[in-house]
Amino acid sequence: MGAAAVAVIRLRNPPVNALSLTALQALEDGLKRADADPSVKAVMICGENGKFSAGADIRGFSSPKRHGIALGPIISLIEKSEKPVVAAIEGIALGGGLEVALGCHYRIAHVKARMGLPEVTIGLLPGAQGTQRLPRLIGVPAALDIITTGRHIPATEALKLGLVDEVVEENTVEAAIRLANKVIGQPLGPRRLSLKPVPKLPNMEAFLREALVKVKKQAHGCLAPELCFQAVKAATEQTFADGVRKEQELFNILLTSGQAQALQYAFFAERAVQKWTTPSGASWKSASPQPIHKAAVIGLGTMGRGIVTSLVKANIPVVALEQNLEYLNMGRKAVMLLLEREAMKMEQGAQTLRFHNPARLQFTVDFDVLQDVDLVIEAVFENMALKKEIFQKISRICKPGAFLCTNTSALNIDEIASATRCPQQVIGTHFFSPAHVMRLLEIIYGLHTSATAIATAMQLAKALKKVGVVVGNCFGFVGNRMMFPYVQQAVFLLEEGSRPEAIDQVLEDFGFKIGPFRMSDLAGLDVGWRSRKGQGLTGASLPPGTPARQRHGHRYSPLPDLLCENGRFGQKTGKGWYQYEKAGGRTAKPDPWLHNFLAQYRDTHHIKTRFIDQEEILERCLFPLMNEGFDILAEGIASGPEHLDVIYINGYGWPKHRGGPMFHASTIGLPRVLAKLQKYSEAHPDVPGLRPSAFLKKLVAMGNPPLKDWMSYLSRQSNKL
Ligand SMILES: CCCCCCCCCCCCC[C@H](O)CC(=O)SCCNC(=O)CCNC(=O)[C@H](O)C(C)(C)COP(=O)(O)OP(=O)(O)OC[C@H]1O[C@@H](n2cnc3c(N)ncnc32)[C@H](O)[C@@H]1OP(=O)(O)O
Ligand SMILES: NC(=O)c1ccc[n+]([C@@H]2O[C@H](COP(=O)([O-])OP(=O)(O)OC[C@H]3O[C@@H](n4cnc5c(N)ncnc54)[C@H](O)[C@@H]3O)[C@@H](O)[C@H]2O)c1
Repeated sequence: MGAAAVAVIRLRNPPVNALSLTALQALEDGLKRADADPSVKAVMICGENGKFSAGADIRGFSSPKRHGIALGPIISLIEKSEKPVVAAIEGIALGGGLEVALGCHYRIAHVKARMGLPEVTIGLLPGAQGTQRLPRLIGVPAALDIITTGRHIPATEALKLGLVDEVVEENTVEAAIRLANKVIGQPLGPRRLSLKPVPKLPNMEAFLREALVKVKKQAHGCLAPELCFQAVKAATEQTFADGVRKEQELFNILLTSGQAQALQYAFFAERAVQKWTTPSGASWKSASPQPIHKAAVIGLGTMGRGIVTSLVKANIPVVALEQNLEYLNMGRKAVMLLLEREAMKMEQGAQTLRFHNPARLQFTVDFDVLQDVDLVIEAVFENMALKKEIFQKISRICKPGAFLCTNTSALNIDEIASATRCPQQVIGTHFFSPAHVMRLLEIIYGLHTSATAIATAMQLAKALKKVGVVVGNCFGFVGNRMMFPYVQQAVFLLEEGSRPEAIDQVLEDFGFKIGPFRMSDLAGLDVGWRSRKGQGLTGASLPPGTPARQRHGHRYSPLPDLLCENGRFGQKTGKGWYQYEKAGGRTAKPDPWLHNFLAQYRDTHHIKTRFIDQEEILERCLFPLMNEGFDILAEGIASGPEHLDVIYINGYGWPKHRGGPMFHASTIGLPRVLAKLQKYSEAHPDVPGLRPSAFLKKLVAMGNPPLKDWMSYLSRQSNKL
């Protein structure tokens, strides 16, 4: 039989062949034409441009036209075909794309292809019969893992699991056509997954019970993983048709849940921030990144060692520099340990060799070694004088054109740049701890930072598999600036009668991975203490007679300072807002000492203790954080609310299924946020963070516009000025 007997259906919807309404219609038409044409003996489905399909068009889920549009019936049509249908999987087959492939009778994949059902990551479940076909093909444990995590499976793993029939290194489409020709006339019954039973497990009930516990634990309040589980469970208990009905029912619950909307917003927000712009007109469109062949990290403390690890993992040669041999040896040991652990996590043990290649990772105390690096990341103590000294030195030593980055958490980028001869090369690259794990890289441009420096930092983020977010220069930048009022309110709530464990619980129930007090114990209370001493808010430089609970006419809580004065730095000392089993311990237990201490403190300062309910805790902590966000937007520090949301999801453990603080504000409704801030501000007039932002007030006055329109109200305002 010649190749002409095989009809080719090519999914075409650039850039990722998402299944839009038009694409679905074309697929259905193609199938029907092939079925009706007697000269066609087999069908091959592939994707345009080396990509099978990224699944359903995610934008379509929020379209009012979505009702009644289904992919499942088209997949049933594929499976029922009396002519063999072969899927040629190149690039990606994700979500609905993989479900199409599961409807085919044979699947052949390129060795570099990736497959998966990532619907869970956008708040959904595979809604085109995937939850019923996959367990029939590869068994319940593997299917459950793929569906509840959404992870991408490389082709080689897919072959081992039996997800694909063949993996090829050559032209996949040609191989699929060959296979289609070969199987013409062979019985298709055994190839129809809907007719197969779900493979039995000796202990299915116990397995499912344990799996549910695990899924719930990892979900942190996100609905989709548990509903994915329920759909797969239905496959083990019901017929294919009933399972599909259950899948539809669960899919519709998720589709109309606010969580799916939030997660899909987060998906597009992460992509939107890649298209950065600055108020001066620099943008991703015109700026080109410079290649980074070699980098350096100065300071191998908590952050430096993680940054070195991240660079090594990205295969970028690194010079790691410390102030003296003692610190260098400590830093070297720590980096080696991190690399060892990372190598163990990776599949190929050979990675270890690469990590240990001395030509690619050099430890030194000699600044002259920095002469030939393309980029330096400074991660020394948070001290302006020290940072300026280092920047002056490196701008002399490094070659012209080298990028000089600082990992400062809050300090002024322009002041640091002023110590150099090349302020256009200076940029903030704010990593988050642990730097080799956390996905966020806040990229801060100063007054003189060049567009090339921004583009290069963004490119670096990508190489490190991080999300870069470009923001302007102000104290604390975006993330930490929004965090200050949040943490401040948490401490004020303690003064007023609450406890660390109560506040943490409310915020963890909201979905934060860790509440503010557990977080503070983890990061070390001494870090903030040092910063407050530096700002003259506490310590020896505080003018005598300063009221204990007031600074510059505003409310101030000395509680964190008092804890530090008592040697309670958090986990590192075994005591902080909680007690730990030992110094360096990780299990936080409520501490009666602290409860007594709080009671005495309230007595001393004549604070009447009151019961504070969950609603107040949540609103007092979250609304000032959002409020600061509105000020940040109004000042032009970030170019849109998506930036703030991406920062909070990837750097501060904000629950992704709530879309980020600004998205959350929009779902609560800005009038309600404003009214509550007004109420709390009236009760606490000495707390500036509770005073509603002028921009928030303006948006409310303009009728609470949708988040995507917020920035237009600012540009109109500035145009008028
Ligand atoms: C009224 C019309 C209705 C239409 C809907 C009809 C379908 C109805 C069927 C319902 C039944 C359910 C079917 C199924 O179970 C549900 C799904 O399939 S949900 C989708 C699942 N797939 C995904 O989650 C994949 C998401 N994409 C990715 O992970 C990545 O984009 C990628 C594919 C791995 C590629 O990564 P990169 O190379 O890094 O590129 P980018 O990420 O920058 O993406 C490039 C560009 O493409 C856009 N894009 C990617 N995937 C989709 C998608 N599925 N839908 C729409 N757009 C997508 C992405 O946003 C980028 O564009 P930009 O934002 O930069 O403009
Ligand atoms: N720790 C965090 O969670 C965190 C998060 C984000 C950003 N940051 C910022 O990162 C920077 C580093 O913080 P850290 O927590 O890693 O500090 P750290 O105290 O753990 O480490 C700082 C390191 O810098 C070294 N150093 C000091 N002077 C030096 C010099 N002249 N030359 C070379 N090395 C020198 C020190 O020996 C030390 O090892 C700070 O600016 C901090 O604000 C910290």
